[in-house]
Amino acid sequence: MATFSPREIVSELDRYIIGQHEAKRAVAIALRNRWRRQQLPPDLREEVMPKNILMIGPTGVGKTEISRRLAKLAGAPFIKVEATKFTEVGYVGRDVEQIIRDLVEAAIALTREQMRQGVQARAHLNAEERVLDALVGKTASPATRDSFRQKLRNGELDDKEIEIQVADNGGPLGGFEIPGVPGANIGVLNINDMIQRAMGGVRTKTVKTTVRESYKILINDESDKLLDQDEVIRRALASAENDGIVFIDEIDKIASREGGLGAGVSREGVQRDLLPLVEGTTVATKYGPVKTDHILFIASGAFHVSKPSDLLPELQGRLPIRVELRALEKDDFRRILTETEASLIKQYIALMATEGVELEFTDGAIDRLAEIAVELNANVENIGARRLQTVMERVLDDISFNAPDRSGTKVVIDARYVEQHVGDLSRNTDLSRYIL
Ligand SMILES: Nc1ncnc2c1ncn2[C@@H]1O[C@H](COP(=O)(O)OP(=O)(O)OP(=O)(O)O)[C@@H](O)[C@H]1O
Repeated sequence: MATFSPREIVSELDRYIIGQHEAKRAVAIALRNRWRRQQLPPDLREEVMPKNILMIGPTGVGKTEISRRLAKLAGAPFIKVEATKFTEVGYVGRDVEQIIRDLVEAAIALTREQMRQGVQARAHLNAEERVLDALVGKTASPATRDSFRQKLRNGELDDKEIEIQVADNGGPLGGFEIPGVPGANIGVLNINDMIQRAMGGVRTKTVKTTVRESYKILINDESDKLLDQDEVIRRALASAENDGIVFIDEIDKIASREGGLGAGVSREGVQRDLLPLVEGTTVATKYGPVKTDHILFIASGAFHVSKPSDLLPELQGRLPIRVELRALEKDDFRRILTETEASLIKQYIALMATEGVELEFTDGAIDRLAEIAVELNANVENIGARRLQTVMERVLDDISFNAPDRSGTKVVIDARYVEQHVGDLSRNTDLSRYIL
C-alpha cells in the first residue's frame, strides 16, 4: 500500500473533489491508520480495528467520489453497495455476505492487474511470437519470420487482420452459482477445472482481430500464463482483508427500527445482517475464507428523515467517525467545472478537439452554467453535482451533433449561448423535470 501522509492524501483528493474538507480529512486518517497498523508487531496488529466512517450529506456532493478516489490512491479494492438492495423481496439474510465476495472479485482483478505489470516485458515478447505465428505460421523459415518481425516492430502490419487463439474464460462452464446456496459454486468450479484438465488444458477460442488490437489481448493472455494464479489469489485475499474498502450507500434508508413495508426484509433485519460484517466475521468465498475484521466500512446517507441515532446501537458504535458533507453552492459548481482534474469542461474540450473543433468557455458561460445548476437543484430536485452533467449535455447538444461538419472552426460558448440553449428550459420547471 502506498504510504501517503494524511496531508498528502487530502491534497491528492483536492485534485478531484471540491471542498468537503472534513470528509477528506477523516478518510485520510483512516487510510494512514491502516499503514500504521501494518507497522505494528503481529499480536498488537490484530487488535487494532479500523475506525469506520459515517458520511452524512445530501446526494451528489462527493461522498462516493471521495471514497472511490481514496481507494484508487491506495491501490485498495473497493466496492459500493446500496443498503436498500437488501430490503427487497427475494433477499435472504446471508446475501449481505455477497458484498465481501464482490470485494474479493475486485481484489483479484486489481491484484492481477498489478502483477501483470511485473511480467509485462516477458509477456510482450511472447505475444510477439504468437502474432508472428498467426502471420507466417509456425513452420516459416527463420529469415521470413525475422523480416516479418521487423515489419511488425515498425508498425507496418498494425492494421492487418489475423486470427488468434486465446483462453476462453466465459461460456457455459464458467462458474455458475446454485440458487439459494451462496458460495456453492465452489464445487462447480472444481468440476470445471477437472473437465478442463481431462480435456487437456485450458479451453480456447478463436478471435479475429487486427495486429494492433491482438497485442492487448495476447499480452493479457500471456501475462496470465506467466503469473502464478495461486499467488494472485493469495495476495488478493490478503489485500481484501487488509486494504479493502466497502462503501454502503443509503444507510439512512434502513435506519428506522420498525419493520419494513410490504414483504421485503425489514430494515432492522438488514442492519442485523450487516452487523457481523462490520464487527468482524469470516465469510466463505470460492477462493477461500475472508476475515472482515480489518476491512474499512464507509457508510453514507442523507439522513433527512431518520437520524444516525435511529441505527441499531451496535451499528452506531461501529461507525464512530461522523462527518458531514455540505450541500454544494454556486461557487462550488464553478470550481467543479473548471478546477478539477478531468472536469466536465476539460472533457468536452478534449472530445471536440478530436473532431477538429476548438471549444472555448468564457467566464460568463461558466458562471451562468453554475447558476442554472443551482436554480434547477432548488426548483426541481437537488441532485448535487450530477446536475452539471445534464445541463452541460444539453448546452453542448448542438455542437456535439454537428461537430464533424465544423472541423477546423472555433466555437466560443459565452453566457448568451448558455442562456439561449438552457435558459428558458431551466425556468420551465415542468419541462426541466424531463430534460435537465
Ligand atoms: N465536491 C465535489 N467536487 C467535485 N465533483 C463532485 C463533488 N461532489 C460530487 N461530484 C461529482 O458528482 C458526481 C456524483 O457524486 P458522488 O457519487 O460522490 O455522490 P454522493 O455524494 O455519493 O451521492 P449518493 O449518495 O447519491 O451516491 C460524481 O461524478 C462526482 O465527481
